[in-house]
Parts: sequence; C-alpha cells; structure tokens
Amino acid sequence: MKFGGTSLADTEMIKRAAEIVREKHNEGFNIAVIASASGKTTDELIKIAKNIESGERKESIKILDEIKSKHDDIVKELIDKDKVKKEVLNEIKDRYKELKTGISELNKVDERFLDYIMSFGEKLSAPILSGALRDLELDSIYLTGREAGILTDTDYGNANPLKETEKKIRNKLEPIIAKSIPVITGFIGGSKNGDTTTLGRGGSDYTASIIGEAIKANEIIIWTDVDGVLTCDPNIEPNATILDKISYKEAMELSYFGADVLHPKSIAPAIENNIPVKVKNTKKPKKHGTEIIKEEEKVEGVVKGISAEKDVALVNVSGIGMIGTPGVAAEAFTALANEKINIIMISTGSSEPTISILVDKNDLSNSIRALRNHFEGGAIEEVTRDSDVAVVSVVGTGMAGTPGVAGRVFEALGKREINIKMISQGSSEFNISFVIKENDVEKAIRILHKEFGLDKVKEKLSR
Ligand SMILES: Nc1ncnc2c1ncn2[C@@H]1O[C@H](COP(=O)(O)OP(=O)(O)O)[C@@H](O)[C@H]1O
Ligand SMILES: N[C@@H](CC(=O)OP(=O)(O)O)C(=O)O
Repeated sequence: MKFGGTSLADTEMIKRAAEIVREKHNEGFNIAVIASASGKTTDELIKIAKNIESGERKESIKILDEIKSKHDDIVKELIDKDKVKKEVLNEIKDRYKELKTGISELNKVDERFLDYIMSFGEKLSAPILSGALRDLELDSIYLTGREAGILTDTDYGNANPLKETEKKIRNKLEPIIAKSIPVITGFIGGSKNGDTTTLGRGGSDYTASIIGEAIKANEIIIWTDVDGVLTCDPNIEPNATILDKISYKEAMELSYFGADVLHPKSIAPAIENNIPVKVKNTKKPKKHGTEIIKEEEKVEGVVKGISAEKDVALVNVSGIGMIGTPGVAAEAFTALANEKINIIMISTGSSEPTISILVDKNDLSNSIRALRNHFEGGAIEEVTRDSDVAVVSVVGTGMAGTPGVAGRVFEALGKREINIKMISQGSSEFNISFVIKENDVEKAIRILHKEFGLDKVKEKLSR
C-alpha cells in the first residue's frame, strides 16, 4: 500500500491511512506500507535548496523550522501513547538537526545535495505513519528506502534501481513483513557510494511497485485523493469519470503523458509479475477505485482517457542540406542521448526538410546547445525552439483496428480552430498523441472528452 502526499497531508488523513492499514491487517493480509512526503513538503524542501543557492540561508532555515513544527503538531495531535509520541518526535528532531547542519555547511546545491534535501519529506512522514500504527496497537517499524534494500545508480533526481535491488528487498522485507508492518519511505533510495538518491518527482508510486515486485505482492494499492484513474484530469474537466478497469498499457500511456495520479515507471514492475495495481481514494476506502490489470477491456466509445503534459518543448532542426543526407536523424538522437536527454516524440517533414523533437522543458537549453554544437557548419542550417507547446494523448486499447478515431480527433479540434503542430501514433494504435499550443490544452481536452462521450460513462468523480 502506498499513501500519497495528499493522503498524509494532516492529522485527519494520517488517521484514515492508519485505519485503512489496520483493516487490511485484520483481514489477515501481510502489508508493506510506502509513505510519500506529507502534503507539499517536497516542494518546500526544494524552496530550501533554492534559497541556499541564492544565499538566503536565513529564509531556508525559516522554511525548515516551519516544516518541523508542522510535523511536530501532527504527531502531538495524532499519537496518544506517550512512548510512541516521544519516539516519533525524537526522530523528527534528529532529522531536523541533520538537515540544519547540512544547510549551514553548504553554499552550492548540486544535484546530489538536492536529492539529499528532497529526501527529508519522506523521512519525516514515514516515522509518523509507523507511529500511528503502533498507536493502534499494531506492530510496525520504520525504514528508509535504502534500509529496505533500494539500491540505485547515481542519476540524481531520476535514479534507477540496480539489478540486485530485488533480491536485497526480498531478503530484508520478507522476514519483517511476516511479523510486522514496515512503513518505508517512498521516492528515495541509496547509491553504492552511500549517497541518498531520489526516483523522480511522484516516485513513491515507483517505490511501491519496486517493492511489490520484490516481495511478489498479491496487489499494489495506490491510495490518493481521487476515486481512481479518471477519464482525464478532473481539474481541467470536472465531468471526468472513473475508469473501473484499465490495462497496464493504457495506464502507462496516460501516466507517461501527464496523468499525475500514477508515476509512469510504476507500471513496468507490476507487468513483469502480473500484479494488479489498484488506485483508491483514502477518504472513501469502500469504493472500488480503478483496477489496472493485464487484460484489455475494450469499451464502446473506443477512447478511454485523455491526458496532457505541459512541461515539454519542441526543438526543430532544419536545412536544405539535410535532403538526401543519410544519418542526420541518427546524429541528432546521438547528440541528445550523449547529454542524457530523453526524446518524447519525433516527426520529420519532407517538403521542408525538418526534424521536430519533443523534449522535457527542463532539457530545452541543453538540447539546443547539444544540437547546435554537433551540427554547426554542416547540413543543418537552423536549430530553433518552440516552448509554447503541450502534448495531448488520446488513449484506449479499443482504438486499435477501429478506423476513423484519428479523423474524429482532428476534425473535432479543427472545427474549434485548434492548430496541431505535430502528430504521433505508434504501431500499437492505442494511443494518438499530438502537440498543440500550451494555451489550447484545456479547451482541447474538454472538446475530446465530449466528442468521445467520456462524460457519459458510469460514475462521476467525487472527492
Ligand atoms: N486521469 C487522471 N485521473 C486521476 N487523477 C488525475 C488524472 N490526471 C491528473 N490527475 C490528478 O492527479 C492527482 C493525484 O496525484 P497526486 O497529486 O500526485 O496525488 P498523491 O499525493 O496521492 O500522489 C489528482 O488529485 C488529480 O488532480
Ligand atoms: N514526495 C515526492 C514523491 C511522491 O511520490 O509524492 P506524491 O505521492 O505525493 O505524488 C514528490 O512530491 O515528488
């Protein structure tokens, strides 16, 4: 079971989370619990890092003090047993002192130190949730991701578990789970050289599936603040409806292109072992939520969901000299790969020789630099950027082999004057993704949600 930041945001929510764990335990299940940082703590920790960078040390200590007192207040209100309360408050005090010392000793925040700072949110919330379980007379211990066996590479900010992780987790957790309920920090791991690493924003879902895979869990439950995976982001379309069942593939596509409710990497470990992933609402544990499984359920409307990602940018590489010059695309990809830049989407033009490459917005400057450096003086005449873009993805396994879906998508958008800058459809045909102006995203999602009747499906969202 993984509880997201929204599910651990305050005393009331942590109480609910602990009750959910108790109920499942009383049904006879062995459980490993993964905790995200409480509420927006990770964002606050990033602010600390930014303040250190800009020399505002006083401000960073002020934010740290606020984080400490917020967590202290939760513990005082949440935990009744004096012994447990003392243990958890001491843990918070120790972590506070550790980070305060770290802050006062450093002037520059490199990516390694940023991971160290960001890890403190989970290091504060997980002991609290474990304490809440002990307060309910359950046997529980608190572990960091590293202590649980998550060993990663040193790709700070986006670390990947090493091969030996699976066995390490199994050896460590199996004996614990048999007699206790471990509460493990989500999002963080440790490298071989002893550094703390993080798995990418929203990465606690990934921790849950890494651990679920290692201990061969019967199911992985992601507890969050909505009733499940919805047909689209409910903040954009309030008529979003709940998807009872979706396939691993559909969940991967929706999360890859912006459905925050799941981390895109969290599905792969579940697929390997065919472990069902459930997404449920912490405030309404009795509701069925969404079940993510292997089997594909084709729905009548063909399209199941729509997602969008705004943190992207387009890089265009163009020049007459590219015509008939083999290997230009390969060179562009290599230049980006050498900088560890992930290519989200590509398209090529023939009348105007252009290669358009969609990358993460954070990678834009590095992409431009890498391509200009590589191609300067050669076949490429121009490397330009367009950061006023977003990618929208229309997903549904039933789309494969159903003619006319793309036609409907683009006709509906064309009629409402939404200009398409780039299109991609994989050979699996259950996903059409396209790039539009950032400002058009909300409008496009609402148009397509209606066009494919997604607002008419079963249940509406309730929070
Ligand atoms: N297709 C979608 N289905 C469900 N939630 C979505 C979707 N797209 C975006 N979201 C957003 O994701 C949020 C849950 O993710 P997140 O804020 O990371 O929660 P948690 O703290 O539980 O990890 C929801 O509150 C919702 O606003
Ligand atoms: N706390 C981390 C990891 C995480 O997964 O959080 P959440 O479950 O609240 O999305 C973050 O904010 O990125």
